[in-house]
Amino acid sequence: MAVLEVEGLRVVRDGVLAVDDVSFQLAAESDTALVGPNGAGKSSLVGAILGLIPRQAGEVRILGHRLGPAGQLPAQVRAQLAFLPQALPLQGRLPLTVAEFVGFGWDPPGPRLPWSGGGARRSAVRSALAKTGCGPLAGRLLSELSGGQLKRVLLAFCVVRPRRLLVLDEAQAGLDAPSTEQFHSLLFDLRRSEGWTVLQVSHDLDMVRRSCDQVLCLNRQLRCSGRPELALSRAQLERLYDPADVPGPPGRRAPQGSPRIR
Ligand SMILES: Nc1ncnc2c1ncn2[C@@H]1O[C@H](COP(=O)(O)OP(=O)(O)OP(=O)(O)O)[C@@H](O)[C@H]1O
Repeated sequence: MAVLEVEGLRVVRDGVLAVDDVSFQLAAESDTALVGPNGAGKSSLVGAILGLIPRQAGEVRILGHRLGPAGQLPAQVRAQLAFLPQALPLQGRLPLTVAEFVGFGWDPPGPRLPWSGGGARRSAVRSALAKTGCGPLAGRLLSELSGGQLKRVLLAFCVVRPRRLLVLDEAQAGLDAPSTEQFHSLLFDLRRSEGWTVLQVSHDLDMVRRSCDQVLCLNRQLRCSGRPELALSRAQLERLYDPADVPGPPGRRAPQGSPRIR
């Protein structure tokens, strides 16, 4: 069974058709990159898949369960998802230590007795911090972390209990080259050891070529998909990032910020 199935997805934001009739599936334990120019609808697609943004048409099934119109999923399915956004806006606003924050990742969705699972929770947090090299950060406040440390802590949050689907929206944004490399190598290792299925929005085509199994090329519609060596061929990229190729109603802004095509 596919971990994620998307069929005929359509998302309109502020009157702009952001995602148009997109269909694809993610096989278990695959690593898929979602690429495309700025404004191509990548974050809108990911937001709709997670039920964070309403969809106007289409079906999303996660682990065989249909996502409700307002993003509803059974709690046991939600418990198996994790999302790493570009930034964590709460970082400087919550006086939480790293260990306390990672503990929230262990808590199952729904009400829970405050004293239940204490020992198991503590040991899961310790193990998650160790797996991600965050042990020395356990007592630090989130607000004291550098961008690279915070990204590792977010991976600890994901790995603190078993999950099936991990969605990342430019999770490496703002990191320098060595930190980006470290983040991706940790993600790659954890994906293998934890059996995660990964969907990651990225502008880093070199990383996508090196580590992903499948690529979805989006410019409002799915323009092509397949293994990186085919989907990221020079000809496909020139079509995907062609500034003249701006689908949609008049007034839709032209995508910009194309990566260097090699
Ligand atoms: N919060 C919002 N409200 C209304 N429209 C939005 C919002 N966010 C994005 N849009 C519009 O939706 C369309 C798709 O944007 P989206 O952010 O999904 O693209 P993207 O491919 O993720 O871009 P980027 O690579 O720049 O992050 C764009 O036309 C954008 O202006």
